[in-house]
Amino acid sequence: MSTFSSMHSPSYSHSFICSSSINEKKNQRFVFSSFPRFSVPANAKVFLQCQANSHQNAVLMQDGAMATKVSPVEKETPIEKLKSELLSVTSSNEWDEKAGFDINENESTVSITVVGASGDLAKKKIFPALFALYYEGCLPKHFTVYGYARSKMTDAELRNMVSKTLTCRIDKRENCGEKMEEFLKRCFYHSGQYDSEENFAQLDNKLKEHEGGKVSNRLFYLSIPPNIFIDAVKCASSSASSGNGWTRVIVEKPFGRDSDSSAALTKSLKQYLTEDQIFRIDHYLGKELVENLSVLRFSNLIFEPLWSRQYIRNVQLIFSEDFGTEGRGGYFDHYGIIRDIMQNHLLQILALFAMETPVSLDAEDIRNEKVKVLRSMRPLQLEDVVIGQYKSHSKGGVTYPAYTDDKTVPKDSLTPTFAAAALFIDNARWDGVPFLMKAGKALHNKRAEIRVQFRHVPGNLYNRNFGTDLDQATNELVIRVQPDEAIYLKINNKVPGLGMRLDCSNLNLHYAARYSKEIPDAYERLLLDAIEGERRLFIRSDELDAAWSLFTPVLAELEEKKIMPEYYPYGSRGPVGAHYLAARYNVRWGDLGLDQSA
Ligand SMILES: NC(=O)C1=CN([C@@H]2O[C@H](COP(=O)(O)OP(=O)(O)OC[C@H]3O[C@@H](n4cnc5c(N)ncnc54)[C@H](OP(=O)(O)O)[C@@H]3O)[C@@H](O)[C@H]2O)C=CC1
Ligand SMILES: O=C1O[C@H](COP(=O)(O)O)[C@@H](O)[C@H](O)[C@H]1O
Repeated sequence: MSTFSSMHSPSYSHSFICSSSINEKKNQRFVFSSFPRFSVPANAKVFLQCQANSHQNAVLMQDGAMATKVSPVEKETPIEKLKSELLSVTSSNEWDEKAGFDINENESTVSITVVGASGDLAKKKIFPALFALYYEGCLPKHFTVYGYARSKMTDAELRNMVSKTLTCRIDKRENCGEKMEEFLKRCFYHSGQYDSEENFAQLDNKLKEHEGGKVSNRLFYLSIPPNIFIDAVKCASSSASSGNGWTRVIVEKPFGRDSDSSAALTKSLKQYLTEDQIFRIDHYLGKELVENLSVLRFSNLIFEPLWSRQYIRNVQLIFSEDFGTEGRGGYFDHYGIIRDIMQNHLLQILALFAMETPVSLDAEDIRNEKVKVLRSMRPLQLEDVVIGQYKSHSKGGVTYPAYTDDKTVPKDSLTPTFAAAALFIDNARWDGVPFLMKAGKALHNKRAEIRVQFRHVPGNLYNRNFGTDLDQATNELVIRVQPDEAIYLKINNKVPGLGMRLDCSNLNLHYAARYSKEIPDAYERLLLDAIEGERRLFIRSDELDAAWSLFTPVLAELEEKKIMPEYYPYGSRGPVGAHYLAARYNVRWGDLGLDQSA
């Protein structure tokens, strides 16, 4: 696959080859940072050659990004024609919100306001991700970061707080200290209430000072509890929206507790924002291996033909954490593991895994396919769910707390900290294939993975070499999202030697061994996408509705019937009921530690 690269040709002052993959956008940015889009001489020609059919119409945009929704561009398009082409597209609103359409980077600014800047997520993820983007040269030339929260803090105190939370992947890199100093100079703080238009208007004045009359693009990241989302959106949109550029809002989950509350949240958000301005974040979509899922499926001939009920016996989506809800018990008790992990992170992965081939890599095309597959799914049934809650456990002289030992959790709470579920997609491709999900807190390890178990080989000549356990010989594809990212395929092979003994081995793409480059944090990718107006990895409202309608009935039933969770010891593998559920569908969980990489 080619990447964007620049070449010099005798007839054109600059010419370009564009990539068939939008995924390489970040590389493109680097390649092109020295070639601002319209800084080439007016009579220069731009040579656009796109190798993938889907991008025949692509044109090179600022920073090397691509726009695909423009009419065909001739191979040798004079720069002036290209320019007017782009202008006509943006002015007709065909291409949303002038995304990435800063004619001259010197004339525009981006202000990123972290609302809830004093909080856990801001410190743990958002500021480190912004710094990593700055370090990598990915933020626009003119940017300002504002922290906004009720806590009283000076700019210096915010900077001090941010510098202490530098736990990102950059912290041991060359010149990190220097870059950090530069970054901190661009960070400011404004203390205000979330429901005060006056306080947001003060923020607006401060932002204007930094923007210095340039086109102002503004991104608000709502890193606050959900009960104050709407107040903050209302005030930000009425008093601190950009007057001449774009305004976008990243909304953190939870997006409601069920179909009704989610619809109400969407309705309220849409009183103040258009759908195009709302970026609902699911940070699992920003994880490297989740992004790679489509590449694996759609760019390898060997997988797509097998990707159906004909060859796949079951699919498992597994999430486990080796710590409890300590410190977040208050939030968690209101939601539980099904809402916290399954309805969003695991379901999003499932949708990407199971969707049909999208028309293109365009955000709307991908999200259309995700909605279709979600709408083909059967709502989850109570008999297809097992719930659990962790209890205290002592090991090696250490006593680990029970979920209900948290002071913010009611002693008689039935909230599940573990759940296993069997879901089904009633379409031609997946009819009858169980999609098993398992998610839990305070388990024996921290892991997120997708396991695809293929069917047994019919009439296998080597059956007797496997003994009675045919499952051992089943091909399995494992996509380990974290930690230690890997994609491996379990195959059967002969043990070398004169005899005929069979073994099961892994064809292993182990990222750390294959690539020396660090994997960016999910929040880096998603923040950058939001700045660039790229919606592919954000959740559209109809996707959200479809996701909630799968889980809402069972969540209501669990609560109404006060279903007791099965208790499991902190640090264990979770309730045994999960195994019975899988066995009902002839499935054995793949994470039992039998394979070499488990
Ligand atoms: N933390 C995490 O790992 C994750 C969090 N999320 C979501 O991100 C958002 C932020 O999470 P997190 O940082 O943990 O949240 P916090 O509880 O840390 O809250 C963030 C900030 O909001 C303000 N705040 C807290 N409670 C209230 C309240 N009742 N009324 C008004 N203001 C309040 C506080 O700032 P101040 O008092 O200074 O105004 C606080 O620092 C939430 O929606 C959460 O669900 C999503 C995924 C993971
Ligand atoms: O959204 C959430 O995700 C985290 C897990 O995220 P990860 O990137 O560390 O795997 C989870 O701990 C939290 O409960 C949930 O709200």
